[in-house]
Amino acid sequence: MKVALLGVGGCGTRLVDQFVRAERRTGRPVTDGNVLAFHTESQPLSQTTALSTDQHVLLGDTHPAVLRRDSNSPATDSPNSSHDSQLQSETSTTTSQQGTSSNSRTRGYDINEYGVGGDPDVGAQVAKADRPEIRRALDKIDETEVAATMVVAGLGGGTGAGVGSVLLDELTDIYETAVYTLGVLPADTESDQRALTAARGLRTLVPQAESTFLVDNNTWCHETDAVADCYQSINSMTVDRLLSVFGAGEANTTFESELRIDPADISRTLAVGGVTTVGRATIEINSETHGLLARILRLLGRSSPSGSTPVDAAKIKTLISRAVQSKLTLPCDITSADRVLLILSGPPDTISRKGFETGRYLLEDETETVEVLAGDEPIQNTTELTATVVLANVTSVPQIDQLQRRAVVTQDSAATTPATTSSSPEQTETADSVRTQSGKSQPDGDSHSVEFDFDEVDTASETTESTE
Ligand SMILES: Nc1nc2c(ncn2[C@@H]2O[C@H](COP(=O)(O)OP(=O)(O)OP(=O)(O)O)[C@@H](O)[C@H]2O)c(=O)[nH]1
Repeated sequence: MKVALLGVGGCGTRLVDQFVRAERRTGRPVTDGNVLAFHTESQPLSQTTALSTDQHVLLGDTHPAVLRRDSNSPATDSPNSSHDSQLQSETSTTTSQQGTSSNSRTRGYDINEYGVGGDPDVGAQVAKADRPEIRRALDKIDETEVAATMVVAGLGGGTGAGVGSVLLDELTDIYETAVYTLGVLPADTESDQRALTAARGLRTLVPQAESTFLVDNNTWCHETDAVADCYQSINSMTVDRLLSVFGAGEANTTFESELRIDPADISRTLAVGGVTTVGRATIEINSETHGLLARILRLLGRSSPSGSTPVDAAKIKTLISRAVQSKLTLPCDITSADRVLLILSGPPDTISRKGFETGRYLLEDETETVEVLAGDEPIQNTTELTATVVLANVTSVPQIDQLQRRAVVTQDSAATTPATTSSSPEQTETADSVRTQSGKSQPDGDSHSVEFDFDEVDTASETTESTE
């Protein structure tokens, strides 16, 4: 399925850059060059390796609240060095005021001292002021070539959540095709401000996007590791899974498969809206069966045209079970999913119809979902068989509950602190529960069903309306 990718902020920029490298490496042209990276800081853009300068969109150039790095400033935005800067600023008791006239830098958001300083309200203001620049950049995306667009951002980021919400707004206004988001949730070790920003980001993005893929930094980073030290491995995992979903069916292959994944099945799965999470598992196919024996069978004229022999149905069933029980991009109760998509990628003809059907029944059973769509992706020259499982509109997600609780506490304490002046009346309410869950929604065609109630947390765009 062809998808345009729009990275926002440091996290989004790194992820789309890595995605483009991976699609080139694996020969699955998903974006066809329809990629942009938006940031309020130039350095992370200049550190991309797969994007051209034409694909960089620097926002807030003249905005008084955006702090620019001067030429003597140290480089801080590679994954590891940004961690150093982040730690410095997060543990610092003094607030950097270098050359900025904005009050935002006194509001406790100084996570990264450059760009919008971690403040999503400033991020949203900057994006709104730069709408013409954003529209000009979006003209470079050929909407007729892609079936969907995806906004990719770290939801705890001032640029990611703030600019991301305005960009999403713009896209849903002008595009007729589906607009998805991929959001990264902050780890528990990150600041409360990151958690609050991410909770507000969720509230804005989830109802607006056709589907929101989430990746949880906390789940994918060992407690002992600094989160920035995990970026590289989390990004690789994320890109591999995204590519397994959207890249399936995009590689050039001469092999036909009657089970081949249909892009319409991907759209249909995601059309239920809400939060999406992805699991994956891989097995090495016995090289004897798929090497020597396959060659003998071929010589005897007893194998398929591709030379592969089908993998045992029981083995495929085990693989699929491992995928759905694997560490998901965002852990959840898998029985809360509304629709499920299974993609089996491997050597052509290795997946028998029987294996497929067995796997599909298993998923129906384990996820208690009747809507399981499935397809395969024939890949030549591989000895691996991979099962990717997409769980759409999951509603029972402990990490979101926890993030919401943390956000409400942070918001409440900010509202009762005299130095914080920007709280709205709702921000002073204390909530025992910040999310309601009404069980599974009824899939009703293509409407966006959203089970999470983020009403206790303000969105960046709401707060910004009053400051405009
Ligand atoms: N998995 C992953 N998470 C990242 C990466 N970079 C940043 N994050 C997380 O994303 C969130 C936002 O960080 P950034 O993307 O650097 O922030 P930003 O959107 O550029 O905006 P500022 O907060 O103003 O710096 C934080 O929770 C980070 O931990 C990355 O490369 N991979």
